[in-house]
Amino acid sequence: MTLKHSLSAHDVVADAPVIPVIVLRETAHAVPLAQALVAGGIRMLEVTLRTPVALDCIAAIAREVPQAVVGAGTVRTPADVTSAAAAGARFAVSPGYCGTLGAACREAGLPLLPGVATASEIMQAAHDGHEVLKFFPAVPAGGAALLKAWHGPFGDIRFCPTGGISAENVGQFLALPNVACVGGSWLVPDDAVRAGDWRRITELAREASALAR
Ligand SMILES: O=C(O)C(=O)C[C@H](O)[C@H](O)COP(=O)(O)O
Repeated sequence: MTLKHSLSAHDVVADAPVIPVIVLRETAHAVPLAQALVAGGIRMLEVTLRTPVALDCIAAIAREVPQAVVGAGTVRTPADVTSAAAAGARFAVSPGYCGTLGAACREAGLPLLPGVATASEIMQAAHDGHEVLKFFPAVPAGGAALLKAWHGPFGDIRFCPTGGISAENVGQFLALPNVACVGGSWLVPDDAVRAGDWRRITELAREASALAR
């Protein structure tokens, strides 16, 4: 798929079956990790704003890995949106949703995957124009059974379930008609990142990008 200059939330979830949820503790890891994921066929990358170096990592990937599309995860406030956009993030993912966050993303021109876990949160996000939502934390909150139940009343909404998804259970999520893709940290194991084992990460990305949906 050729990516347009301006992305939509639909583009973010359509690119690959899995969006890797990335936690980086060293800026030097950002570029080789992004290159390893791209080599395995995964280029939509969510770097969580959970560590002090996260913004520097986003900036490094945006600058040095043009084949990747880097987004910011754990976006919780309008200030997070502003700093993520300034660092070069092309999309945002939040664990939950409020209208202020949606407005800040619109203003910054960043597509948002807002986190939801209840019917009321889906209705709030949909009311504000969001049709592609992150379902978080997917497994603890009800997993595939909850997604099936939502498909009736919210048949027009597409989800990116995230939280507790692994190579073992990913298939049951990708098989659902209202799942566009999933998010997960399993293809970026902490020990592999610390050891600089980029080959292992490319292999995990290759397996993830080959999953059927
Ligand atoms: O930081 C965020 O914004 C989050 O929402 C949390 C992440 O999406 C999950 O921690 C990923 O879940 P695992 O794949 O089970 O590790």
